[in-house]
Amino acid sequence: MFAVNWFKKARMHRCQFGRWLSSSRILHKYGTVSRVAMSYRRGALIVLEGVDRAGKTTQCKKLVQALQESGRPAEMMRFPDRTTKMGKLISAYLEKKSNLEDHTVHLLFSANRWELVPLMRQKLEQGVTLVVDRYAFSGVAFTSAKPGFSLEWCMSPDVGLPKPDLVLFLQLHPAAAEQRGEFGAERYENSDFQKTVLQRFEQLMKDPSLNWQVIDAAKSIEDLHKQIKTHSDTAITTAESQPIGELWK
Ligand SMILES: Nc1ncnc2c1ncn2[C@@H]1O[C@H](COP(=O)(O)OP(=O)(O)OP(=O)(O)O)[C@@H](O)[C@H]1O
Ligand SMILES: Cc1cn([C@H]2C[C@H](O)[C@@H](COP(=O)(O)O)O2)c(=O)[nH]c1=O
Repeated sequence: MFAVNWFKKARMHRCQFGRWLSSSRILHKYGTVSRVAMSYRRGALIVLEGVDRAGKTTQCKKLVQALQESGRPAEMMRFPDRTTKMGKLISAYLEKKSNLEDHTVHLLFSANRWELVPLMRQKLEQGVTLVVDRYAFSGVAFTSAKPGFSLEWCMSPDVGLPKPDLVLFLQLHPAAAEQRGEFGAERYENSDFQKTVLQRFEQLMKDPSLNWQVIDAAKSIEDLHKQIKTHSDTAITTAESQPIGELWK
């Protein structure tokens, strides 16, 4: 009985040690519990999307905190990740400190995701749920809002990225977003451009191969959090028994 509980605990914590157990001699000795320890469970990839100032960062932080408090390993990531070499080029562009040709900056945003894929996969496989503030959908929505860019062209560099198990779209009218803190400082923060971005997001949301959930971002921070937590708990449970998918493949 002690051994059974101990193995169950190892599985619950989804640590790397659980992986080691599945191939170790211990399991051969305790044959009856081997199936418990061998059913290794991955973390979920949860993405929050929306126009600028929709409340994504606020909700990502709250979700990670709530998951951690409930005993689930969870970490936050954000794109662009402005800390890498590529991220620094992107950040200077967004802050209007430098100019980049539109195709070039689109590919840089995508490369900034690809450079973090090995780390993302490692975390997911270790059982860590990743809560991601923007992903390839922002990449496509923002670039395709510029003249002369098709959705298809914009999607192509991100084909094959780890596929999110859940995409939470925080829906907010750009006029309402504009009223929120510090709107207007960065390159894309103007209401007309954001309206086109919203239309592009709406086109992307028609894709039935992804688990899109639309959330009314005009609600209070706490109300939004409750809804987001419920969707996330379901997605985490579903993802546990599935392999990591590939985006747009
Ligand atoms: N539900 C909400 N109701 C009212 N204000 C909110 C809500 N959620 C966030 N805010 C406020 O709106 C501002 C933007 O929030 P936040 O940084 O979370 O948005 P964001 O979508 O991550 O923005 P960006 O895309 O520009 O980085 C902040 O001042 C935040 O406190
Ligand atoms: C990931 C990604 C983002 N963008 C745009 C969207 C925003 O205007 C900024 C990032 O701002 P944040 O406050 O750091 O979220 O960049 C984009 O154009 N392409 C992308 O791939």
